[in-house]
Amino acid sequence: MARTTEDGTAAPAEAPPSQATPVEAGPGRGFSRRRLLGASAAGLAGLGAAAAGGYVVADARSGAGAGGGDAAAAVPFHGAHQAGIVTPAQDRLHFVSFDITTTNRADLVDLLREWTKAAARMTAGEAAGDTGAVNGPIEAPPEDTGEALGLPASQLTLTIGFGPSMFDARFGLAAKRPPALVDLPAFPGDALDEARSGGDLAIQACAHDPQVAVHAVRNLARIGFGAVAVRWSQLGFGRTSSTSRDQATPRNLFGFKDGTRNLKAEEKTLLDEQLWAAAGDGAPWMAGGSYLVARRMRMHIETWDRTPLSEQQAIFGRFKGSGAPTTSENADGNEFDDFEFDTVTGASEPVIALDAHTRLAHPDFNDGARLLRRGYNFVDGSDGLGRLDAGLFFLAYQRDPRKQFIPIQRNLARTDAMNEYVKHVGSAVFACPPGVTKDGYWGDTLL
Ligand SMILES: C=CC1=C(C)c2cc3[nH]c(cc4nc(cc5[nH]c(cc1n2)c(C)c5CCC(=O)O)C(CCC(=O)O)=C4C)c(C)c3C=C
Ligand SMILES: [Fe+2]
Repeated sequence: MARTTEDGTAAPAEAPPSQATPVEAGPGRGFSRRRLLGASAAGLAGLGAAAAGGYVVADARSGAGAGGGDAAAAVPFHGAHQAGIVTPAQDRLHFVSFDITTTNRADLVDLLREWTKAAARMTAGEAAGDTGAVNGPIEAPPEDTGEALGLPASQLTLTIGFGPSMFDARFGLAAKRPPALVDLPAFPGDALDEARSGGDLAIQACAHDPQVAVHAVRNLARIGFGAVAVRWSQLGFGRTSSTSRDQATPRNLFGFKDGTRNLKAEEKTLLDEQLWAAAGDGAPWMAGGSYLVARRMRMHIETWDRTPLSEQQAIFGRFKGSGAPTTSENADGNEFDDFEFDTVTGASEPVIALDAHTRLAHPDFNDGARLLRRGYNFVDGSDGLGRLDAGLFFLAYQRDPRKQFIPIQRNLARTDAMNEYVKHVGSAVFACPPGVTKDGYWGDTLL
């Protein structure tokens, strides 16, 4: 990794030569992470060895190099939809939910403008502010915290969402609350912790490098000081879904392929039907946006690990190795085979059990409802009782939670065989506005 000295030049340290190319700080612009990347990328062209050695984030299991493109590259920030929804899911997550502490609408608009500028810069691989970490006045706190100096954009995406509580009396937004932005109902078995739930605003930071995602959230929180306070946050270390057909299907902490039948970026007609809010949906400012449900789901992995393979497979109606439905010809079948829910065993029992997770979540049993899942594995240490505090941070985007997440979760909460092994401990819902134009800011269609 290249580092910079106080005058903004890269110090070689233990970095490979390609990453150590000195980069000058431009007049008035300070240190640019992107320019360093440009120099590094040129060096890398002749340095297959560095990549082969794994210096560039190149996890074969992640989106990078397996359909996610160049793991170091930048994802465009501006566009019709926010990045970070259908963008091929990166391998790392830092999700943060904020309470708004100001009651002044103008302050909120200022914050969103400032955040948008910083987000556009950081997703391009640049420092959060113009003068960066080391080129501002020595008497002032730097405009960037510095831990991403020398790191490439790493496909960082930053996606903002507004919680139901933002539409209370404080900012005069009540009349603009989208009908689809409902408070989620209580589901049987919920064990929600208020301290890990809700929030006025949320930011999803995804990247192929955890340091880049954490850096982005940290800088947005720093910029928001005095206007917002972090309510809760969650780190995720391995994507549990593919959002593009080019990506290999990853595995969750139960060891199963997850995301096989996810909505994918290439399914444009389905995305318009199931993912993107439309002007006629009751909140014209949300057209091109989407609704995000976040659930922190603790997984009792120690109990799971003592469960026979046959039972594990019955819970998902899929073979653990290949991910194929258990109605496929054999265990080495294709994960993309269709389920045959009517197939019965010799004893006239359905092969895909009536309480199998995939049957209960399937569109055939949910009025055609689909989700774009974008969750991550987490392990947050242990719980003091000899168990890992591990699970899945479930993230699902959709056009209308009333027709999608809520009915599906009602189905699952009632009879899902997986319930014995999971507990919902955190919950939140957010309206994620459409993408930002070059002159616009996050939420400008609302505010
Ligand atoms: C309310 C929605 C869902 C929650 C909550 C949920 C939690 C959850 N799921 C798994 C593991 C798997 N889920 C799979 C498929 C699947 N899950 C949901 C919805 C929720 N899951 C849907 C809509 C689907 C797709 C159904 C279909 O169309 O067939 C699978 C199978 C592979 C796949 O298709 O993705 C697995 C495995 C866990 C571990 C979990 C919470 C801890
Ligand atoms: Fe699922």
